[in-house]
Amino acid sequence: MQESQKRLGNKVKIGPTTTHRLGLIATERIAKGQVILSLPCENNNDDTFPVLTVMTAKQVFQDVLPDSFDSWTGDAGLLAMLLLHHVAHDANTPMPFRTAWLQALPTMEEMTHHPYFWSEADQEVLQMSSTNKIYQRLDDMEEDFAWWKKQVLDVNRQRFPESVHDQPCFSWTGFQWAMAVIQSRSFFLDGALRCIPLLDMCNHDDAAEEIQTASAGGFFGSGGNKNAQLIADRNYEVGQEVFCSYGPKSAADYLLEHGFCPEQCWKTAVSELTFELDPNDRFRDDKLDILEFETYDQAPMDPVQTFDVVSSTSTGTTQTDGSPDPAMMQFLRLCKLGSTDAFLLESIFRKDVWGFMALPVSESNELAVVNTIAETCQRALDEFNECADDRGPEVCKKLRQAETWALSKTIAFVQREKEALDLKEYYQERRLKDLGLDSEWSPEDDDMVGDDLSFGQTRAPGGADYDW
Ligand SMILES: C[S@@+](CC[C@H](N)C(=O)[O-])C[C@H]1O[C@@H](n2cnc3c(N)ncnc32)[C@H](O)[C@@H]1O
Repeated sequence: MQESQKRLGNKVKIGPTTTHRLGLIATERIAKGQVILSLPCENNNDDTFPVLTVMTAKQVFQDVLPDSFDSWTGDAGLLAMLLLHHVAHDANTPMPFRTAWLQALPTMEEMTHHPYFWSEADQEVLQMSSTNKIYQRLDDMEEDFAWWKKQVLDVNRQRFPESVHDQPCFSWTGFQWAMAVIQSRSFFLDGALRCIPLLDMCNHDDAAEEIQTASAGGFFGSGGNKNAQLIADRNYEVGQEVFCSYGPKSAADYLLEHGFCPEQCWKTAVSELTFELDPNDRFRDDKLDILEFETYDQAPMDPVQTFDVVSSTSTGTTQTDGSPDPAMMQFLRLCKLGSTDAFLLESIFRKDVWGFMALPVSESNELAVVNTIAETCQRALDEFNECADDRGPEVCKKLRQAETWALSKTIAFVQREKEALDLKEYYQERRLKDLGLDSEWSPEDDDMVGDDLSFGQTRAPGGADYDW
């Protein structure tokens, strides 16, 4: 690893830290704003620098994955399988950098702080302490692994060994390890998840800079390629640990992905609400059609959607009101659209209906929306209350408290909204305004009797054949 490090620049080396296991240590004075590391986002051509990307994973597994391959664990699952491929085969390949990097990764025993390796009892407490569900993640992993096992791994155990040097590899435990490794040390860069050796050794500090992308230059530079860069957020002296920030994530995401929660993430309480388009909705097909094809430039939307509800925990800020995500309101207005508002699902509105949902549709629709939000928040709160305070790891209690805050603020917000529903402007009113028909009508209004009207005819409100 040392030789490769020299080529990559000498500002840092990998070394033991007091933060967590290994980290990056300054080997020279680094000034604030300087580029500490600049590494390729993709594999270089001679294949010595093993950046783990989805593209590489698809190449490595192209003979065993169908074109239609889709999975619950998504990009992280593919990178995990690619990591296991390196574990299984790179020991036999003379690529010292890869071997050294693989050897520097945490072993299963060093990952016991990660929730995937908690006891079942502690996992159960975590499940009850957050709306971001660990069981969902474990189920997704189990389902994907079952598919890989049956379709790919068991078919060729020579290529996909269950263990290597007595360490689990292409087995369920090996996959769990690889998922935890990938999720805890990959960055979403240039539109994709990437695990970049060396950069993946950088520990988190709230004050530090997030890893950024920049046009490639220097050692790996070539036309159009991107590099991942670590920029110094402060001056570093020789021997000091340098840091990056893993970015703004909820406490639950930090715990489930990185196995720890930095201080910063407690300053904003985040909880998740999941809603589903009612399977028995009589307008379900129309609504599915809108979600799939008519959400403008957004990707097709699933009938099940999860949204964050967010509230600052520090007093004196303006963000403490728990106001819901506009995208959540838009989705829910569509889900609840019915009775006298159902005309908006007519085909003539098909191109516009998603846009209409960005604003209140009718008082009854808005009431259904705020009631649904309040009920969903309350259900989550009831589940938290079932968990005794002294059960499980301390971080679970902190999670329950933070999410309770976010959910309670949201309930308070929608309660206020509910009391002011009659003050909102709804679709019909907006439409009348657009058409200039919102003023009081009186027969004396000269301009209501146009030249093209015959004697005794007027354009009374409601009498026109407008395209509603
Ligand atoms: C990208 S790796 C960093 C290298 C890691 N220290 C190692 O030895 O492999 C990320 C993992 O390091 C740990 N970590 C990073 N920053 C931390 C911090 N500020 N406090 C506690 N653990 C941290 C977490 O376990 C996290 O999942």
